[in-house]
Amino acid sequence: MATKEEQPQVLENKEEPKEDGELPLVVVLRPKNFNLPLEDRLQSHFHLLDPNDSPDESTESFLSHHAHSARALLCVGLTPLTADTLGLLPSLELVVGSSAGVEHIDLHECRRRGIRVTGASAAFSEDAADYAVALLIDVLRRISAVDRFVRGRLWPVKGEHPLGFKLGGKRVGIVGLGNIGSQIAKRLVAFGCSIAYNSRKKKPSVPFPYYANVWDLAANSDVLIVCCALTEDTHHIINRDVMTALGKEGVIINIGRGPLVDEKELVQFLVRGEIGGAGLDVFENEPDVPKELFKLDNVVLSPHCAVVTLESFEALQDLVMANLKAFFSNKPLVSLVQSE
Ligand SMILES: O=CC(=O)O
Repeated sequence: MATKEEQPQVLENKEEPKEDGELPLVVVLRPKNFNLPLEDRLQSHFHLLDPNDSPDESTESFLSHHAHSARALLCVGLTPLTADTLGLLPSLELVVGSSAGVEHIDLHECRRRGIRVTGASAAFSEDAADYAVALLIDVLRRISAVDRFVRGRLWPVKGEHPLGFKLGGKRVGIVGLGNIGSQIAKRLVAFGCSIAYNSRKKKPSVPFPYYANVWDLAANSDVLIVCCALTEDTHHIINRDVMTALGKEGVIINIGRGPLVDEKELVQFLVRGEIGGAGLDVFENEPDVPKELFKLDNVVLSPHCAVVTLESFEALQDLVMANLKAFFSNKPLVSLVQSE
């Protein structure tokens, strides 16, 4: 996940809509059939160049013919933004991302070209953190499992529902203490958990114990919550050795990205009972979910929706507008992920 520490300071919208001819150009890259909820707001301030509006032309041809002078691009969702696509946009100076994770954007190429990139983790962090805690409580207290028990008419005649585990007192290791990880820590401290973390660097202002190595963090935790950015360094950061160190009672919650966890290994550990449970909002090959997990009551499965609330989407729209307006009026960007 992106590691911007600040909360967004959304600029007030005091500008009057301008005539289309004068509006700054903004390229929009979005999945086909994905309508932008903020299209009207954007259109009153920017001239949008959207390849999906020219279905007879390829994206490449559209960008080369119409977007040569565009200085800003809005990348919607997880649409890949590759060096080749960036190469079609010689005047580009800003990429506005609309997701917390920005691994789909070629950050190396952006850095090389001096293109600044903004992300959405500031708009999403509270909801993502709530969801991580919800998954953890669900795994420990078996809420989804007992819901199935009730719906299956197994209550009260056909046996006991499974015994859960207490959240308070658990040692929680957070992998990635950015915006989202910090919000998770804040919530779990209130539940009486102890927190430790791993991230690229120790954070001087953070009171929790730091482990430079995820294996050491796992060996000293009951729960691992994975919410770091997906990079070459963090791919499969939760591997077989880390799962072994976490141990038989250990729980893994992943709200980051599927490939942060070696999913094949995780499935084996869960099936063999070598780990206590898992709460998974993300998977290695979405939307495919390993079928072995469907029958495990100590596993909670979720369709990559940790950040999805009405409020977070409203905050995202404000953040996107604020970044674009700041850029075109030479003000500091609101949620910079990477500067030039
Ligand atoms: O997964 C969601 C996001 O990165 O915003």
